[in-house]
Amino acid sequence: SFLPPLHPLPMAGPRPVVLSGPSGAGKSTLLKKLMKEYDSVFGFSVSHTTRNPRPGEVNGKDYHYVTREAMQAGIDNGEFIENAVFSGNMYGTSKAAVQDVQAKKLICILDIDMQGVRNIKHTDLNPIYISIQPPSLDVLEKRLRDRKTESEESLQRRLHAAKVDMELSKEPGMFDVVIINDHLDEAYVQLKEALLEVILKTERLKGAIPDFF
Ligand SMILES: Nc1nc2c(ncn2[C@@H]2O[C@H](COP(=O)(O)OP(=O)(O)O)[C@@H](O)[C@H]2O)c(=O)[nH]1
Ligand SMILES: Nc1ncnc2c1ncn2[C@@H]1O[C@H](COP(=O)(O)OP(=O)(O)O)[C@@H](O)[C@H]1O
Repeated sequence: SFLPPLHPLPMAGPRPVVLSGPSGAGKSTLLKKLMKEYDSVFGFSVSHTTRNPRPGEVNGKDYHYVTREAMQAGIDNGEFIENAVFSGNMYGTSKAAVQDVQAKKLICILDIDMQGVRNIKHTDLNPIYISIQPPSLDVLEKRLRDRKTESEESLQRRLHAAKVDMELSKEPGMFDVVIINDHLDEAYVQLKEALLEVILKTERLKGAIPDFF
């Protein structure tokens, strides 16, 4: 005879989202718009970095700003899901960063570079992979210069990494969605379209079963 399971199957949590793409492609700009419109849906995975904070950046919100020694100790201690060196600085996603977001029942968004994408593919995180690309390298350079956050050396390193990123993002199977950020409003609509399913899923769950979240 049919017996129901003793425990209901756990509801599979919503898939996290990985945003990647060259420095200056517009990831932070798009992310901030998305988090503002859907603050009850998405939560940002706050990475650790050894780079200096830029004016306006907040420790614990944009990044956890740490020394190389502290970062290396955390890596050695197994506290990171992935870590990479980008433009001479260390960056990494801690297990706690992702758990903090998931504990709030929000969809976790990670802003990570191409090495991070490759490494996350070897974990069980199973995110949706989205690449934000600039219309061209020239436009990217102009945006990075206009942002006025980088030294000439840092800018050149980012442009070099951008060329590699732009090539790798074309590899079949690397990303689920590639968005060209030419006009910001159009890129934002495309990002929302790419995430429509997870947004609707979350909002439906919240509406149907208020106590679920
Ligand atoms: N692998 C990895 N990359 C990260 C992480 N956090 C940020 N990054 C990437 O590091 C690069 C540099 O980030 P940042 O210094 O904030 O410069 P920006 O992207 O130009 O604003 C970007 O490609 C980010 O996506 C992380 O935790 N892991
Ligand atoms: N579609 C766009 N058109 C023009 N400028 C943009 C556009 N998207 C972003 N920017 C600007 O380009 C710069 C880089 O964007 P940012 O979000 O910091 O990139 P990332 O986080 O990928 O490094 C910022 O100064 C931002 O205001």
